[in-house]
Amino acid sequence: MLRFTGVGLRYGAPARGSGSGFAAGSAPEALRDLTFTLPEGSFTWLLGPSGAGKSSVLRLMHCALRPTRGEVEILGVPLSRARRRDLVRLRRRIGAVHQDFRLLPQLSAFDNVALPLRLAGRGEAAIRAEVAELLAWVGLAAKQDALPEEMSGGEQQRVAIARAVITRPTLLIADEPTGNLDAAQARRLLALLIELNRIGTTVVVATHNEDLLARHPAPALRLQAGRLVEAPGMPEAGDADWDLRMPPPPGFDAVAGGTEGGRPPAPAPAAPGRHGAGPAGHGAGLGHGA
Ligand SMILES: Nc1ncnc2c1ncn2[C@@H]1O[C@H](COP(=O)(O)OP(=O)(O)OP(=O)(O)O)[C@@H](O)[C@H]1O
Repeated sequence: MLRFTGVGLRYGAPARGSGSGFAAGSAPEALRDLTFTLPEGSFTWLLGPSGAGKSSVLRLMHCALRPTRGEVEILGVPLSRARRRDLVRLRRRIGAVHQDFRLLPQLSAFDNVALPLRLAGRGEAAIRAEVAELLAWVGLAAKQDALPEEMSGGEQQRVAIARAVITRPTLLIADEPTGNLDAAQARRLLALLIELNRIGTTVVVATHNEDLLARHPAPALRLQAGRLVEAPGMPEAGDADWDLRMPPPPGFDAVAGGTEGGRPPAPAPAAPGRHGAGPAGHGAGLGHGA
C-alpha cells in the first residue's frame, strides 16, 4: 500500500527525519497537502499538466526524496523513520522507469536489464534466459550487445522498461514510459503493465498519452500546481458545495420558471465521472501481442 498524508515537498528544504543535509531553500512548494491511499495491487494513472508535480510524486514513491511535510508510507515503510539501509532494501522491491531512462552508459542493453537480477544474487544461467526472453519481447533481441549511446530513444526506453519489470517488482512506477514509443509499442507496453498488475504488482504511471488512458480506464491521481484535484475515492469537485436537493433561492422560481409558483427545471444530472471513477479493470482486451 502507498499512503501519502498531508504531504508537502519543497526542493532545497530539509526533509523530515532524513538528516540528508539539504540546504534550506525558499523555493515554492512543488507539492502541497497531498493525502491519498493506493491499495496493494492497484493500477493508478498519474495525470496533470507539465510542472504539476507528477515526477515529484514518483520520486517520493521511489524513496529518492523524503517529504518536507507530512508522511509518505511506501509498502508499509514510513519514509520519515526509515534508515538509509531500509530505503535501499525497499527500493529493491520497486521497479522504476524514469523519463530520462537512466541506463548505465558503459553497460550493454543485456547487462543493463540483467543488473537488478545480479544485485539480487540470481544465478547467471537463469539471468541469461530471462533477460534474453524479455529483450526479445520488447523487440530488442538484435540489440542485446548495444551500448545505450548506440540505441535510439525508443530503444533505450524499452531497455529501461525491461530493466524495471525484470524482477516482477512489488511496486512499479513509470514516468511517461511511452514518450519515445510509437503507438503499437505503447500498446504493447500497456499490455505488459496490465499483466504485471494482474499478477499483483501495484502500478503507478504518469502519462499524457490519451490513447492509453482510453484503452485502460483506471483510477487516477490528478495534480494541478502541486495539489491533488482528483484521487481514488475523492468526491468530484463541487459535490460538497452544490447539493442538488437544496431548494432554489428566493425569487429564483419566477426568473427560471416564468410561471407563477412554478418550479425551475430540474438541474441536469451531475457530469459523469472522469475515466478515473471506475475500478481498475483488466478488460482492455490486449494480449501480449497487441
Ligand atoms: N530538482 C528540482 N529542483 C527544484 N525544483 C524542482 C526540481 N524538480 C522539479 N522541480 C519543480 O517542481 C515542480 C514540479 O515538477 P515536476 O517535475 O514534478 O512536474 P511534472 O508534472 O512531472 O512535469 P513534466 O510533465 O513536465 O515532467 C516544478 O515547478 C519544477 O520546476
